[in-house]
Amino acid sequence: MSELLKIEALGKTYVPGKPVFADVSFALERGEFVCIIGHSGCGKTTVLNVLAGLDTATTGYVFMEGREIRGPSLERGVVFQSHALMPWLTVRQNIAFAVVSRWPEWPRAKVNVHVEKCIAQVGLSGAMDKKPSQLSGGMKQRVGIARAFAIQPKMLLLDEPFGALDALTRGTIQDELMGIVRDTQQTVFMITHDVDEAILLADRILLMTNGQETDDGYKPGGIAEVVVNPLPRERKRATLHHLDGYYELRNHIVDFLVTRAKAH
Ligand SMILES: Nc1ncnc2c1ncn2[C@@H]1O[C@H](COP(=O)(O)OP(=O)(O)OP(=O)(O)O)[C@@H](O)[C@H]1O
Repeated sequence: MSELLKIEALGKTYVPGKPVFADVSFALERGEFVCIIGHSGCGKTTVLNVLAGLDTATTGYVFMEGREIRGPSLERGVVFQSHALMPWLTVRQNIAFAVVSRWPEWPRAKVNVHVEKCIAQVGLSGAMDKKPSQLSGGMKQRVGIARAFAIQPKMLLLDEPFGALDALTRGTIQDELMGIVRDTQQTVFMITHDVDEAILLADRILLMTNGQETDDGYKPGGIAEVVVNPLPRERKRATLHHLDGYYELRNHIVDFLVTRAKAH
Protein backbone atom coordinates (compact mmCIF):
# COMPACT_ATOMS: atom_id res chain seq x y z
CA MET A 1 0.00 0.00 0.00
CA SER A 2 1.13 3.57 -0.53
CA GLU A 3 0.04 6.79 1.08
CA LEU A 4 -2.83 8.64 -0.61
CA LEU A 5 -3.74 11.27 1.93
CA LYS A 6 -1.72 12.96 4.64
CA ILE A 7 -3.21 15.18 7.32
CA GLU A 8 -0.74 17.22 9.36
CA ALA A 9 -1.45 19.08 12.60
CA LEU A 10 -4.96 20.08 11.55
CA GLY A 11 -6.84 22.42 13.85
CA LYS A 12 -10.10 24.40 13.74
CA THR A 13 -10.91 27.37 15.94
CA TYR A 14 -14.12 29.36 16.04
CA VAL A 15 -13.70 30.83 19.53
CA PRO A 16 -10.19 32.23 20.07
CA GLY A 17 -8.22 30.21 22.61
CA LYS A 18 -10.66 27.31 22.44
CA PRO A 19 -9.98 25.27 19.31
CA VAL A 20 -12.63 22.62 18.59
CA PHE A 21 -9.71 20.31 17.79
CA ALA A 22 -5.97 20.69 17.34
CA ASP A 23 -2.99 18.67 16.21
CA VAL A 24 -4.99 16.14 14.23
CA SER A 25 -2.53 14.12 12.15
CA PHE A 26 -3.05 10.85 10.34
CA ALA A 27 -2.53 9.29 6.92
CA LEU A 28 -4.64 7.10 4.65
CA GLU A 29 -3.08 4.37 2.57
CA ARG A 30 -4.48 3.59 -0.88
CA GLY A 31 -7.30 1.05 -0.62
CA GLU A 32 -7.74 1.59 3.11
CA PHE A 33 -11.12 2.04 4.85
CA VAL A 34 -10.83 4.36 7.84
CA CYS A 35 -13.70 5.28 10.17
CA ILE A 36 -13.75 8.12 12.66
CA ILE A 37 -15.86 7.84 15.80
CA GLY A 38 -16.51 10.45 18.46
CA HIS A 39 -19.34 12.24 20.23
CA SER A 40 -21.41 14.96 18.63
CA GLY A 41 -19.56 18.24 18.29
CA CYS A 42 -15.99 16.90 18.45
CA GLY A 43 -15.34 18.02 14.87
CA LYS A 44 -15.69 14.94 12.68
CA THR A 45 -17.69 16.68 9.98
CA THR A 46 -15.27 19.58 10.02
CA VAL A 47 -12.35 17.22 9.43
CA LEU A 48 -14.25 15.51 6.59
CA ASN A 49 -15.20 18.84 5.01
CA VAL A 50 -11.57 19.96 5.10
CA LEU A 51 -10.54 16.71 3.38
CA ALA A 52 -13.27 17.32 0.80
CA GLY A 53 -12.01 20.87 0.24
CA LEU A 54 -15.37 22.30 1.33
CA ASP A 55 -14.01 23.94 4.49
CA THR A 56 -10.63 25.27 5.51
CA ALA A 57 -8.72 24.43 8.66
CA THR A 58 -7.40 27.15 10.96
CA THR A 59 -4.04 25.40 11.22
CA GLY A 60 -2.35 22.47 9.50
CA TYR A 61 -2.35 20.92 6.05
CA VAL A 62 -3.96 18.17 4.00
CA PHE A 63 -2.06 16.62 1.12
CA MET A 64 -3.42 14.23 -1.46
CA GLU A 65 -0.68 12.50 -3.44
CA GLY A 66 1.70 15.18 -2.22
CA ARG A 67 -0.43 18.13 -3.41
CA GLU A 68 -2.17 20.35 -0.90
CA ILE A 69 -5.98 20.22 -0.99
CA ARG A 70 -7.28 23.73 -1.60
CA GLY A 71 -10.83 23.17 -2.79
CA PRO A 72 -13.32 20.53 -3.91
CA SER A 73 -12.30 18.14 -6.67
CA LEU A 74 -13.81 15.30 -8.67
CA GLU A 75 -10.90 13.24 -7.32
CA ARG A 76 -12.87 13.01 -4.09
CA GLY A 77 -16.46 11.75 -3.96
CA VAL A 78 -18.54 12.90 -1.00
CA VAL A 79 -21.73 11.31 0.38
CA PHE A 80 -23.64 13.22 3.06
CA GLN A 81 -26.31 12.01 5.44
CA SER A 82 -28.83 14.15 3.60
CA HIS A 83 -28.34 12.79 0.13
CA ALA A 84 -28.02 16.19 -1.62
CA LEU A 85 -29.60 15.02 -4.88
CA MET A 86 -30.99 17.47 -7.38
CA PRO A 87 -34.76 17.13 -6.87
CA TRP A 88 -35.74 18.15 -10.39
CA LEU A 89 -33.60 15.44 -12.02
CA THR A 90 -34.31 11.70 -12.22
CA VAL A 91 -31.94 9.13 -10.72
CA ARG A 92 -30.37 8.61 -14.15
CA GLN A 93 -30.00 12.37 -14.73
CA ASN A 94 -28.54 12.98 -11.26
CA ILE A 95 -25.80 10.47 -11.90
CA ALA A 96 -25.30 11.47 -15.53
CA PHE A 97 -24.76 15.06 -14.37
CA ALA A 98 -21.79 13.96 -12.25
CA VAL A 99 -20.43 11.68 -15.00
CA VAL A 100 -20.57 14.45 -17.63
CA SER A 101 -18.81 16.85 -15.23
CA ARG A 102 -16.06 14.27 -14.76
CA TRP A 103 -15.70 13.26 -18.43
CA PRO A 104 -17.13 16.10 -20.56
CA GLU A 105 -15.64 14.53 -23.71
CA TRP A 106 -17.60 11.27 -23.40
CA PRO A 107 -20.29 10.68 -26.06
CA ARG A 108 -23.88 10.34 -24.84
CA ALA A 109 -23.99 6.57 -25.38
CA LYS A 110 -20.88 5.98 -23.27
CA VAL A 111 -22.30 8.13 -20.47
CA ASN A 112 -25.55 6.13 -20.56
CA VAL A 113 -23.80 2.76 -20.34
CA HIS A 114 -21.68 3.92 -17.41
CA VAL A 115 -24.64 5.51 -15.58
CA GLU A 116 -26.75 2.36 -15.97
CA LYS A 117 -23.93 0.18 -14.67
CA CYS A 118 -23.51 2.36 -11.58
CA ILE A 119 -27.25 2.34 -10.87
CA ALA A 120 -27.38 -1.45 -11.24
CA GLN A 121 -24.50 -1.78 -8.76
CA VAL A 122 -26.68 -0.36 -5.99
CA GLY A 123 -29.78 -2.31 -7.05
CA LEU A 124 -31.77 0.63 -8.41
CA SER A 125 -32.22 -0.29 -12.07
CA GLY A 126 -36.00 -0.34 -11.57
CA ALA A 127 -36.05 3.25 -10.29
CA MET A 128 -33.77 4.82 -12.90
CA ASP A 129 -36.35 7.26 -14.23
CA LYS A 130 -37.85 8.29 -10.90
CA LYS A 131 -37.27 11.63 -9.21
CA PRO A 132 -35.80 11.73 -5.66
CA SER A 133 -39.22 12.66 -4.19
CA GLN A 134 -40.55 9.28 -5.41
CA LEU A 135 -37.83 7.34 -3.58
CA SER A 136 -37.46 6.10 0.00
CA GLY A 137 -34.63 7.42 2.21
CA GLY A 138 -32.64 4.24 1.63
CA MET A 139 -33.04 4.50 -2.14
CA LYS A 140 -31.97 8.14 -2.14
CA GLN A 141 -28.90 7.22 -0.12
CA ARG A 142 -28.09 4.50 -2.67
CA VAL A 143 -28.28 7.11 -5.44
CA GLY A 144 -25.84 9.29 -3.48
CA ILE A 145 -23.45 6.35 -3.17
CA ALA A 146 -23.82 5.41 -6.86
CA ARG A 147 -23.13 9.03 -7.83
CA ALA A 148 -19.99 9.16 -5.70
CA PHE A 149 -18.69 5.90 -7.21
CA ALA A 150 -19.69 6.91 -10.74
CA ILE A 151 -16.97 9.55 -10.98
CA GLN A 152 -14.35 6.94 -9.97
CA PRO A 153 -12.84 9.21 -7.34
CA LYS A 154 -9.46 8.46 -5.84
CA MET A 155 -11.11 8.66 -2.49
CA LEU A 156 -14.59 8.49 -0.97
CA LEU A 157 -15.63 10.69 1.95
CA LEU A 158 -18.76 9.50 3.74
CA ASP A 159 -20.46 11.57 6.45
CA GLU A 160 -22.74 9.16 8.31
CA PRO A 161 -24.22 7.92 5.05
CA PHE A 162 -26.50 5.40 6.78
CA GLY A 163 -27.46 7.55 9.77
CA ALA A 164 -31.04 8.15 8.74
CA LEU A 165 -31.84 4.60 7.62
CA ASP A 166 -33.73 1.83 9.39
CA ALA A 167 -31.62 -1.12 10.58
CA LEU A 168 -32.60 -3.49 7.77
CA THR A 169 -31.94 -1.04 4.92
CA ARG A 170 -28.77 0.09 6.64
CA GLY A 171 -27.48 -3.49 6.72
CA THR A 172 -28.24 -4.08 3.05
CA ILE A 173 -26.57 -0.87 1.93
CA GLN A 174 -23.53 -1.52 4.18
CA ASP A 175 -23.13 -4.88 2.44
CA GLU A 176 -23.47 -3.25 -0.99
CA LEU A 177 -20.98 -0.54 -0.11
CA MET A 178 -18.49 -3.04 1.26
CA GLY A 179 -18.82 -5.17 -1.89
CA ILE A 180 -18.16 -2.23 -4.21
CA VAL A 181 -15.30 -0.93 -2.05
CA ARG A 182 -13.61 -4.34 -2.06
CA ASP A 183 -14.12 -4.81 -5.83
CA THR A 184 -12.76 -1.36 -6.67
CA GLN A 185 -10.16 -1.17 -3.87
CA GLN A 186 -11.53 2.24 -3.06
CA THR A 187 -9.97 4.37 -0.32
CA VAL A 188 -12.65 5.51 2.13
CA PHE A 189 -12.87 7.93 5.04
CA MET A 190 -16.16 7.59 6.88
CA ILE A 191 -17.82 9.18 9.90
CA THR A 192 -20.09 6.95 11.92
CA HIS A 193 -21.71 6.86 15.34
CA ASP A 194 -22.28 3.14 15.08
CA VAL A 195 -19.55 1.02 16.69
CA ASP A 196 -20.58 -2.18 14.88
CA GLU A 197 -20.61 -0.36 11.55
CA ALA A 198 -17.04 0.80 12.17
CA ILE A 199 -15.94 -2.71 13.17
CA LEU A 200 -17.60 -4.20 10.08
CA LEU A 201 -16.23 -1.73 7.56
CA ALA A 202 -13.01 -0.18 8.81
CA ASP A 203 -9.41 -1.33 8.63
CA ARG A 204 -8.57 1.34 11.20
CA ILE A 205 -10.80 3.33 13.53
CA LEU A 206 -9.84 6.82 14.72
CA LEU A 207 -11.17 7.65 18.18
CA MET A 208 -11.76 11.39 18.52
CA THR A 209 -12.20 13.31 21.79
CA ASN A 210 -14.24 16.47 22.32
CA GLY A 211 -12.59 19.68 23.41
CA GLN A 212 -13.07 20.05 27.17
CA GLU A 213 -12.28 22.11 30.24
CA THR A 214 -9.84 20.33 32.54
CA ASP A 215 -8.14 21.24 35.83
CA ASP A 216 -5.23 22.44 33.68
CA GLY A 217 -7.45 24.61 31.50
CA TYR A 218 -9.08 24.03 28.12
CA LYS A 219 -7.93 20.98 26.15
CA PRO A 220 -8.85 20.89 22.44
CA GLY A 221 -10.35 17.76 20.90
CA GLY A 222 -8.25 15.47 18.77
CA ILE A 223 -7.45 11.89 17.80
CA ALA A 224 -6.90 10.07 21.10
CA GLU A 225 -6.14 6.70 19.59
CA VAL A 226 -5.96 4.83 16.30
CA VAL A 227 -7.37 1.32 16.62
CA VAL A 228 -6.29 -1.25 14.05
CA ASN A 229 -9.09 -3.71 13.30
CA PRO A 230 -7.65 -7.17 13.99
CA LEU A 231 -10.63 -9.10 12.53
CA PRO A 232 -10.25 -10.95 9.19
CA ARG A 233 -10.96 -8.64 6.25
CA GLU A 234 -13.56 -10.97 4.73
CA ARG A 235 -15.95 -10.44 7.64
CA LYS A 236 -19.74 -10.43 7.32
CA ARG A 237 -22.31 -8.46 9.25
CA ALA A 238 -24.36 -11.50 10.28
CA THR A 239 -21.42 -13.39 11.78
CA LEU A 240 -19.29 -10.50 13.04
CA HIS A 241 -20.04 -11.20 16.71
CA HIS A 242 -18.78 -14.79 16.40
CA LEU A 243 -15.28 -13.70 15.41
CA ASP A 244 -12.44 -13.96 17.90
CA GLY A 245 -11.54 -10.52 19.12
CA TYR A 246 -14.89 -8.91 18.26
CA TYR A 247 -16.03 -8.31 21.85
CA GLU A 248 -12.63 -7.01 23.00
CA LEU A 249 -12.62 -4.55 20.11
CA ARG A 250 -16.21 -3.48 20.69
CA ASN A 251 -15.70 -3.05 24.44
CA HIS A 252 -12.56 -1.03 23.85
CA ILE A 253 -14.37 1.44 21.58
CA VAL A 254 -17.48 1.67 23.77
CA ASP A 255 -15.27 2.25 26.86
CA PHE A 256 -13.56 5.06 25.00
CA LEU A 257 -16.91 6.67 24.15
CA VAL A 258 -18.22 6.29 27.70
CA THR A 259 -15.16 7.28 29.71
CA ARG A 260 -12.53 9.07 27.63
CA ALA A 261 -14.17 10.80 24.70
CA LYS A 262 -15.82 13.65 26.54
CA ALA A 263 -15.97 15.34 29.91
CA HIS A 264 -19.22 14.52 31.71
N1 LIG B 1 -19.82 27.98 11.71
C1 LIG B 1 -19.56 27.64 12.97
N2 LIG B 1 -19.43 28.57 13.93
C2 LIG B 1 -19.15 28.24 15.21
N3 LIG B 1 -19.01 26.99 15.64
C3 LIG B 1 -19.15 26.01 14.73
C4 LIG B 1 -19.44 26.28 13.36
N4 LIG B 1 -19.51 25.09 12.68
C5 LIG B 1 -19.28 24.14 13.61
N5 LIG B 1 -19.07 24.69 14.83
C6 LIG B 1 -18.77 23.95 16.07
O1 LIG B 1 -17.67 23.10 15.81
C7 LIG B 1 -17.84 21.88 16.49
C8 LIG B 1 -17.60 20.73 15.54
O2 LIG B 1 -18.68 20.59 14.62
P1 LIG B 1 -18.79 19.33 13.67
O3 LIG B 1 -20.06 19.45 12.91
O4 LIG B 1 -17.55 19.17 12.89
O5 LIG B 1 -18.89 18.15 14.75
P2 LIG B 1 -19.27 16.62 14.56
O6 LIG B 1 -18.30 15.87 15.40
O7 LIG B 1 -19.32 16.27 13.12
O8 LIG B 1 -20.71 16.54 15.20
P3 LIG B 1 -21.99 15.63 14.79
O9 LIG B 1 -21.59 14.22 15.11
O10 LIG B 1 -23.06 16.15 15.70
O11 LIG B 1 -22.26 15.87 13.35
C9 LIG B 1 -19.21 21.90 17.13
O12 LIG B 1 -19.05 22.11 18.50
C10 LIG B 1 -19.92 23.04 16.48
O13 LIG B 1 -20.75 23.68 17.41
